[in-house]
Amino acid sequence: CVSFDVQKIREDFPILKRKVNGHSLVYLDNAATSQKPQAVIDCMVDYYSNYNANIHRGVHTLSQEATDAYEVARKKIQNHFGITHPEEVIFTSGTTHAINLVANGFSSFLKKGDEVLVSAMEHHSNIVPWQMLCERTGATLKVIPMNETGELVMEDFEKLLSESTKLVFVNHVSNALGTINPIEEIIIKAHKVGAAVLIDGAQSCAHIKPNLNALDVDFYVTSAHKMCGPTGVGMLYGKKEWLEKLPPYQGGGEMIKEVTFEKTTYAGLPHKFEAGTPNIAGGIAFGAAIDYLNEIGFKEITAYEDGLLSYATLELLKIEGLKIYGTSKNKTSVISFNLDGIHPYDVGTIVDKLGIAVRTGHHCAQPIMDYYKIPGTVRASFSFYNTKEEVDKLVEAVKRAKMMLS
Ligand SMILES: Cc1ncc(COP(=O)(O)O)c(CN[C@@H]2CONC2=O)c1O
Repeated sequence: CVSFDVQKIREDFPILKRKVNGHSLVYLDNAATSQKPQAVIDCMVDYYSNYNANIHRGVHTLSQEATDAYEVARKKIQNHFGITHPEEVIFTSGTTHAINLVANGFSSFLKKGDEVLVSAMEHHSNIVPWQMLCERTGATLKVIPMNETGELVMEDFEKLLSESTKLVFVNHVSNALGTINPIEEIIIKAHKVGAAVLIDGAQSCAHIKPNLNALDVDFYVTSAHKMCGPTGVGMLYGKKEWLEKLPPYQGGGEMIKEVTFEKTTYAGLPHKFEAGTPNIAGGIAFGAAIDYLNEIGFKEITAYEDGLLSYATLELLKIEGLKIYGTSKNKTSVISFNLDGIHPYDVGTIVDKLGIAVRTGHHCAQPIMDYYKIPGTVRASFSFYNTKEEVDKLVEAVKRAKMMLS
């Protein structure tokens, strides 16, 4: 896109000037965490330099300024995701925390005979908490299968749905394959049998701007660090009627109305789920990251990343013996691949010598690796600040790894 000047955008990311092993850094591990623009870094420095204070209960000026900034960030998150009420935005430490909060909350709702559906392509953070829930309640975990392309088998999803289905949880985008799942269809069909739906948006939110109200989803979770924000902060969106039903996840300060040794009453939303001193700087900087991405524009980001994905796919497939896992037409800029007969770890180690950062392994999605019967993959994940020249460097490095390791 003409309006998309990637060289100008790269100037916003100080880390991209780094050298690694004597080469310019080529950062292609964005699915693990994204890099941070100066505006986000400055936002955190500004907070700690000029108005650091604890929030919500202070009467002094600094505390008021910090509280206002934190609640402005909550409103930015609300507006960005098309959420109706600010109290439906719960600050968490990230996606994993958010999912555990909801899974814990359902402990009092599920019983033996109830069923929960998980997709075959989930991150461990969206599998293990639900297994723990089933162990606690006697509910049964069922798996929506995937196919060779790395897409969910929707016919099987429909067959798995029944009156016993109480919960469905699926990622919006697979962090290992890049597949964008048909969450609109999943939500509609799950609601038809009365099941609630949690969508794991950790991998999608850097590339897609979902409207959660329009989606009619019950819960949507994400982390700031994968969308140019800091680590240690994320969000749980929950429909108000659900959040009012769920019991608190952690007890402590902030989440109470009144404490006596006889009985404690809890605060209303969102504070019922926000016990203790939060990551104040991180929450404010999450808002700054949202501003930054919206200034560039998600249409521009998606179009540019789709271009990089197509180019990288084409160029990598020219390498004989290279197989890509996750070949859906509907995917974001993540490419998982292997070289025939070569362990992904060895490929990752060699390309790192050339300054190229990719992730190797199971990407916390071991069931996907089991499906393909592989130990793991090399995963290159692109962001809007990567370039075609960087793709070329990756391709050359993979060719060199193949030569050295074959
Ligand atoms: C789809 C998905 N769900 C949940 C998580 C967990 O998020 P937090 O770690 O922020 O709680 C991740 C993290 N993605 C991992 C992080 O490292 N590499 C990845 O692909 C993810 O990609």
